[in-house]
Amino acid sequence: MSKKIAATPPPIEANPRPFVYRDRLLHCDGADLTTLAAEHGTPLYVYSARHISHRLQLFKDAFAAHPHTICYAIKANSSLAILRLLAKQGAGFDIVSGGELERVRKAHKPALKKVVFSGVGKQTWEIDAALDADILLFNVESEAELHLLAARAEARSKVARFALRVNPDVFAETHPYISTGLSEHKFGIDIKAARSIYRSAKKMKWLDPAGVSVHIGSQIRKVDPFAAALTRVTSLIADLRRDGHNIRYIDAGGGLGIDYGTTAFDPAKQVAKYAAALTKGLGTESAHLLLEPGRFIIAQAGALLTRVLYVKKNGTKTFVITDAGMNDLIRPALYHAHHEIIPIKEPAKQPAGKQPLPETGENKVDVVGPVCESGDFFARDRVLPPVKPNDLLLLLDAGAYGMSQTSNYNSRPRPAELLIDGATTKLIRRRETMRDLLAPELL
Ligand SMILES: Cc1ncc(COP(=O)(O)O)c(C=O)c1O
Ligand SMILES: N[C@@H](CCCC[NH3+])C(=O)O
Repeated sequence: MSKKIAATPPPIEANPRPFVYRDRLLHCDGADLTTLAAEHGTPLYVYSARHISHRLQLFKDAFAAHPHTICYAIKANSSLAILRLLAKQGAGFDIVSGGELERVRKAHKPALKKVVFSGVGKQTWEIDAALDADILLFNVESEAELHLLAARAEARSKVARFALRVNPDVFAETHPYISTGLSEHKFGIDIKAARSIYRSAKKMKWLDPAGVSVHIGSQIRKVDPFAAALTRVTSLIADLRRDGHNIRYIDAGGGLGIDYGTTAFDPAKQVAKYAAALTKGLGTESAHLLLEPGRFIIAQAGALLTRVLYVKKNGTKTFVITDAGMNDLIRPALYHAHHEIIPIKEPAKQPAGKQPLPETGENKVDVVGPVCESGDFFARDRVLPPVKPNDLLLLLDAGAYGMSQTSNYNSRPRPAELLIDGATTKLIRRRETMRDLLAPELL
């Protein structure tokens, strides 16, 4: 289902997000969000195709000097329409499950050739499916997995290209739940042990040691840890090449962060800094570079639209209760993540020195969902303009790890997703119904 939009959006460089006020109402690339909420209901995810493509292009431009493939990390947002959009612009994919492999197959089959497969717990059927699909590279995370890969490749008389995902023991400043590059983390293989594992892999006929991979975590804003990790990887690659391995790929992983706040953020500068750091880490070692960005591509292109159900006071607190809950966007509950929340109607400018807040009556509010947990919040003690029931709010930067981390907790149906693509609005996923909710149960 798609619909034409009349208005033209402002130039993309003006705002790292596609959401702007026009005639005092919020728009996404020319589409008015009030109308979209009325037509499609809330909660509703809205994405801008233009902004997604723009971010991919920024990555391509920043790495133009290196032979590279951008393998978008599907886990950030696995909507088929978004995968198709990226694949048509040349992207490959980083997958972590058989399910994500099937998504690539369904979205754009030729892109299977540009798939890298990461993850510490690959199962036999997933390895088999990836071998049959002839993916580009297995990022192997343990010796046991390497042996399983060798056995499955042999059973199919098929060569498996692999990279060991090494754990470089590099600290990346981010939330502890999404930091992955320290030796205490479950990810990868100790970089010191890698050389001897490559040596033994050389004896296995159906394995092709084609690369080395690393991924140190997510939402990393400073680029030095990326350079440090890659320096360790390239020193290993020099050793491996001396040992006679034909290493053609360096997979530098993903993890480049964005600004979830309101400080000036220039994505082009950020990715250029990132590219410079990786180039520094590469030194004189060259190989085809694989990059696995997720959040940087999709986070700011998307937002979650929700309607206020109730405003109430408990003690000194004022609660704004929305129709979206932690099952629709879990990042604040899980990581205490900050998402800007803006009203769909542009707040009237308050006269200096006055604070008329008739609806909420308080400057600071907690924005919470309907789920039966106190952890079900989107913001605590947040200063918001006056808010009343039926108002619409937009939770910004929810394009990454938003929809892909939704659940049916409290038996709540998952929201719909809209893609604003040029002059059209496309419903890319319909809202779940009660029938969808009950479908898998065998009674
Ligand atoms: C192996 C791997 N690659 C890529 C990514 C994407 O990370 P981000 O969305 O931070 O770019 C992740 C998630 O952290 C990951 O685990
Ligand atoms: N889910 C996390 C990112 C996880 C990255 C996965 N490797 C977030 O919302 O920030």
